[in-house]
Amino acid sequence: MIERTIETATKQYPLLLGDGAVRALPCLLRALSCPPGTKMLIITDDVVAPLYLDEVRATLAAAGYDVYAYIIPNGEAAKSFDNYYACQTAALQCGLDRRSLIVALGGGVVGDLAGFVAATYMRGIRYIQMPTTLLAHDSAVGGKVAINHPLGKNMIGAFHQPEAVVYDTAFLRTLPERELRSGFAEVIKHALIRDRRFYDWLRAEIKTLADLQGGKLAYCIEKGIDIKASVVREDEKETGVRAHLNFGHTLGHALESELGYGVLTHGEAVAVGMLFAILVSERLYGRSFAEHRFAEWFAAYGFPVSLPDGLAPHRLLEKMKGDKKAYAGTVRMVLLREIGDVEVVELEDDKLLAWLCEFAGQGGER
Ligand SMILES: NC(=O)c1ccc[n+]([C@@H]2O[C@H](COP(=O)([O-])OP(=O)(O)OC[C@H]3O[C@@H](n4cnc5c(N)ncnc54)[C@H](O)[C@@H]3O)[C@@H](O)[C@H]2O)c1
Ligand SMILES: O=C(O)C(=O)C[C@@H](O)[C@H](O)[C@H](O)COP(=O)(O)O
Ligand SMILES: [Zn+2]
Repeated sequence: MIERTIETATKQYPLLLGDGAVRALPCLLRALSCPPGTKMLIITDDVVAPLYLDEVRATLAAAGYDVYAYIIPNGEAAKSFDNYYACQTAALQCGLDRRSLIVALGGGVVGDLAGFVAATYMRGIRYIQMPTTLLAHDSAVGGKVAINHPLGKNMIGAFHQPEAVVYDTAFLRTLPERELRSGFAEVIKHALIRDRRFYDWLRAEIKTLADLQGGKLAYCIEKGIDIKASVVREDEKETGVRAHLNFGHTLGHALESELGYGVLTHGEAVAVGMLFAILVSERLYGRSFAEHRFAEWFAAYGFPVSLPDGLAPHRLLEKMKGDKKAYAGTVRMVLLREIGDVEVVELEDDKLLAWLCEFAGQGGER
């Protein structure tokens, strides 16, 4: 079992990672001063529930906790106000009080939604992240919790750190290939923004998605978590370097909301967004990353490498102007100076529009 302490300005919490981590829950909860009888509401989705809810519920019940469950539909569209409200109703009906805990059992959708429920129920109660996707190596750490608005991704949310992250990697064995790919986009992101050696390792060792298993998968998760944790340690509430974790997300989030939540997975949208951010970096810095053949590399995993058909560049620009990093409607993107070195740059609308048109026209030549 791998153990980490996630440190932020407001909180420190343990992260347990490995096959069978769920079995450590009772011991961990006692260390967190949760006495038997504490009410726990597991929030999960309708794909994860039939696979893992019974095991988690039984583990908690055997340790003497008073366990309830609420199941949301799976998929990005479920990160909605309606489901947020339904979870709050469930918490009230189960009689959760300020000593109760919410357990987020699922991928980033469940983690973000359940975390936001916890952040706001009775003005904030404790919660635990139990990630079940590769992507959630990112979402379960760092305390960003949110729901989507039809006008923009993650627009309603909070910073609310969990009490613990319990990441049972045995749960990943049932993850569909598309979701493995989606999570791998955030692994690539972590390497590109902070770690040239890890990037070189990825290029050498993960040639296709089939390589993403066993020890190599475990290493990707561990490195991704360590990079994420180091950024969050420096800047919990995104007043500075935390924005680097948004590499690929300015266009990525615009694509997700413009296409309709769930059409692309989050990782697919971020992959396209990273390729666009690389194009902008090349144009702005007057340099080339051609030797890295990024589009070819991404395509080898099955990522989309160009804008989906039918999207108007000016509409994407409008969405990007509404991104949380933008100030007074000026787009701020995370750009790649070198592999492992990024910065946030303000960009003029007319240049961005021209680069979006160029990106739309080139159909994955990067
Ligand atoms: N808070 C953050 O810092 C942060 C970071 C990155 C991404 N996110 C958010 O995370 C979300 C994406 O998360 P995700 O990719 O995990 O999506 P997800 O939660 O929708 O899970 C993807 C799919 O896999 C299924 N699934 C989950 N675990 C499974 C398992 N073990 N076996 C089989 N199927 C399983 C789910 O039911 C779902 O259909 C997005 O909303 C994104 O904005 C948040
Ligand atoms: O933790 C962060 O900070 C990130 O930016 C991680 C991203 O991968 C994640 O998608 C996050 O939810 C984006 O945050 P947002 O503030 O741009 O909505
Ligand atoms: Zn992301």
